[in-house]
Amino acid sequence: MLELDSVAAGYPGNQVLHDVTLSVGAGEVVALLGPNGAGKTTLLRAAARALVLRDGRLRLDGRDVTRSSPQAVARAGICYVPEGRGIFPALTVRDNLLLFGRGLKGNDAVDRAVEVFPFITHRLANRAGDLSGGERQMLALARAWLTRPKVVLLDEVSMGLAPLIVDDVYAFVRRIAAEGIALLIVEQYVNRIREFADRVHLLRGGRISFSGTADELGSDEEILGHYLGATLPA
Ligand SMILES: Nc1ncnc2c1ncn2[C@@H]1O[C@H](COP(=O)(O)OP(=O)(O)OP(=O)(O)O)[C@@H](O)[C@H]1O
Repeated sequence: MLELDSVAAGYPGNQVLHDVTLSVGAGEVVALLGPNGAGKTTLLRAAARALVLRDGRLRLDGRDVTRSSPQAVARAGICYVPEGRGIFPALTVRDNLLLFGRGLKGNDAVDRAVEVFPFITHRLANRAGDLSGGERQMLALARAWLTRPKVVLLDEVSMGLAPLIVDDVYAFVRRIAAEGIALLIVEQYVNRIREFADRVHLLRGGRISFSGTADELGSDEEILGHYLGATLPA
């Protein structure tokens, strides 16, 4: 489904990603883990083509989209939900849904969102910026799903949310994965990764330093060792 092949990307004067190769299949949840500044957000932005790739290839369903515009990549089915959630705070919840659900008829966008997150029905007239952090995350997920994506890129999906809300968020992640959507998720909570991710990549200094299943990640001490770039003594 989504493939990054030897990708190099970054910002003017700061190449962040080096030779990053990974793939996410239909219905698969792949987690990205790594210390602050490792390049996790940059990797998601490269996968959404929000950054120009300096080297390497980006493919969706085998089609090369390395040089496609971010809009074309979004239309092709790659949906990026940034850490700030990517919604319009000054617009009402209803208008956010209608905006992202363009192409859906009448109230279909609202109905689909309410079906997955029932609380939305009571918040339609509220400004999105007035929602709680958890509600904003759910609105962002609902609007991502409205676009009928093939791939969803989620940054820091559970950051700052209460554990019960994170449960709801991950129940939704599981649901859309079961529908065949490919998910690439930046997540700091290793326990959530163990619970939900089919595969994990650990980024350090813009390079992948570990790839494997959540079980293969090992103990928390071993993960810390990956973070520090050293094997800790037993
Ligand atoms: N817009 C930007 N312009 C220039 N450099 C940037 C920009 N955004 C990020 N960087 C730099 O790129 C590097 C990787 O940042 P990135 O946000 O991808 O890391 P991260 O792993 O997501 O970190 P965090 O866990 O703190 O969000 C850092 O050195 C950061 O300072």
